Formats: sequence, structure tokens, C-alpha cells
Amino acid sequence: MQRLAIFGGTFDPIHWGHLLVAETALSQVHLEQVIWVPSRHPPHKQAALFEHRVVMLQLATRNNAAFTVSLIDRERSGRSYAINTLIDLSACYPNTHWYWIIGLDAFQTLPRWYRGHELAQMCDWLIAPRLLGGETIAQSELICKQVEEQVRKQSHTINWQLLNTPLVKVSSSIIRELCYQSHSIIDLVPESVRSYIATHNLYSHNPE
Ligand SMILES: Nc1ncnc2c1ncn2[C@@H]1O[C@H](COP(=O)(O)OP(=O)(O)OP(=O)(O)O)[C@@H](O)[C@H]1O
Ligand SMILES: O=C(O)c1ccc[n+]([C@@H]2O[C@H](COP(=O)([O-])O)[C@@H](O)[C@H]2O)c1
Repeated sequence: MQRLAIFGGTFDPIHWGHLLVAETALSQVHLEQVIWVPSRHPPHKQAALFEHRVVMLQLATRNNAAFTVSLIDRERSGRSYAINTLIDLSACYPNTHWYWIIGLDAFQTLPRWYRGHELAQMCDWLIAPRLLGGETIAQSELICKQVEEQVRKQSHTINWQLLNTPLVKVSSSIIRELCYQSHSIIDLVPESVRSYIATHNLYSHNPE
């Protein structure tokens, strides 16, 4: 059985934090592939044009043969719910043990997702520590255990493990804000992504 991970997100834009998390998951869990899935209509966020986000993902991931960008959410109308992503990808990749890569901030909200308790037990969760107020690894574990408890109360099970990544402060919102203020984002995204943002004038006061 192959081991594949979904890395879902808005990726508005993709940054080095995302790439570090995905690389760590590949090596820590011995995955065959990480499938990057940009949400077309993120359940709880506004985002730049889907096509721009996709191209930036493709540029940033093209040098790693174990990375694939899936457009599976493009075909679906309405909100891009994670459970639908997993169901649709399972049909494309039979005989697969599924993992879901996620930052701690997003994992914390899993019990409130659309059919979140059901989704919780359909894959194993690979959780990247993320600053939610300066916590340590022990605090990250505590947050994960609280999520596990909430899922168990609804009579579902969940398997999770923390990814061994350092806390990386970069976020897409910081990058968007820096762009609005015409500051450099050179250390925060791959050069191909920085160049794409500049060429298409994304995240400026006069976007394309
Ligand atoms: N620096 C980071 N460290 C760990 N996980 C991250 C990091 N940045 C993003 N993630 C995780 O990657 C997934 C996709 O994130 P997303 O595309 O929304 O980026 P973001 O930086 O969180 O965006 P925004 O700042 O707009 O909220 C989420 O699970 C998120 O928690
Ligand atoms: O399915 C849901 O209800 C749901 C609600 C919020 C977030 N998610 C998932 O959480 C991941 C991170 O999402 P985002 O929007 O913070 O980039 C991504 O895989 C989304 O599909 C999913």
C-alpha cells in the first residue's frame, strides 16, 4: 500500500514555511508523494485568484519529484471542504494509506470543519508546530490531545503525530502585508514565486 499525504491550503501565496513542512513530512513519514491541494473556495477565507495561486504552487514545487499539485478542488462548485477532497483523491489513488499535513493552528479547528469528526479518522494527521502564542513542543502536544479528546467525545478516533520542524514564523498574510507596503519578501518565498508576484502585481494596491 502506498503512503500519500495531502497538503491542503489556500497558499496565497506558498512560502518557505509550507515547503519546509512538506519536506519534513516526506522524510519523517517516508511518504511516496505529497499532493498539494489548493482550495478553490477556502471554507473560511477570501483569496487571490485560484489560477495565480496554482501557478505559484507549481513554480515552487517543480524541483521535487515527490511533490504533485492537484487541481481536484477546481472541478467542485461551492466551498472546498476537506472531506470532499479526500474522497475525490481516494478515487484517483486506490490502495493508499492517507495522511493529511496541517499546521497546528488549522488542526485546532478540525472539530468544527464540515463533517470534521468523520474526516478525522479517514487519514492520519501530520501536524506542524506553529506559533499560537510562543508554545513549546509540550504545549503543541497538549493542543493536539485536546483535539483528540473532542473527536473521541463524538465516538470517533484520530491518529496524529507532530512533525519535527522548527517553529517558522512566516505566513501568507505577512507576505501579503509586506507586498502591500512595497517591502521585500526575498527571504520568505522561492525566487520564482517572488518574481511571479512582482510580474503580476499581486498583493498591491492595484492588483492585476
Ligand atoms: N509557517 C508555518 N508553519 C507551519 N505550518 C504552516 C505554516 N504556514 C502555513 N502552515 C500551514 O499550512 C496550511 C496552509 O496554510 P495557508 O495556505 O492558509 O497559509 P498561511 O500562512 O496560514 O496563510 P494566512 O497567513 O493567509 O492565514 C495550514 O495547515 C497552515 O496551518
Ligand atoms: O473542510 C472544512 O470545513 C475546512 C475548514 C477549514 C479548513 N480546512 C482545511 O484546512 C487546511 C488549511 O486551510 P486554510 O484555508 O487555512 O489554508 C486546508 O486543507 C483546508 O481544506 C477545511
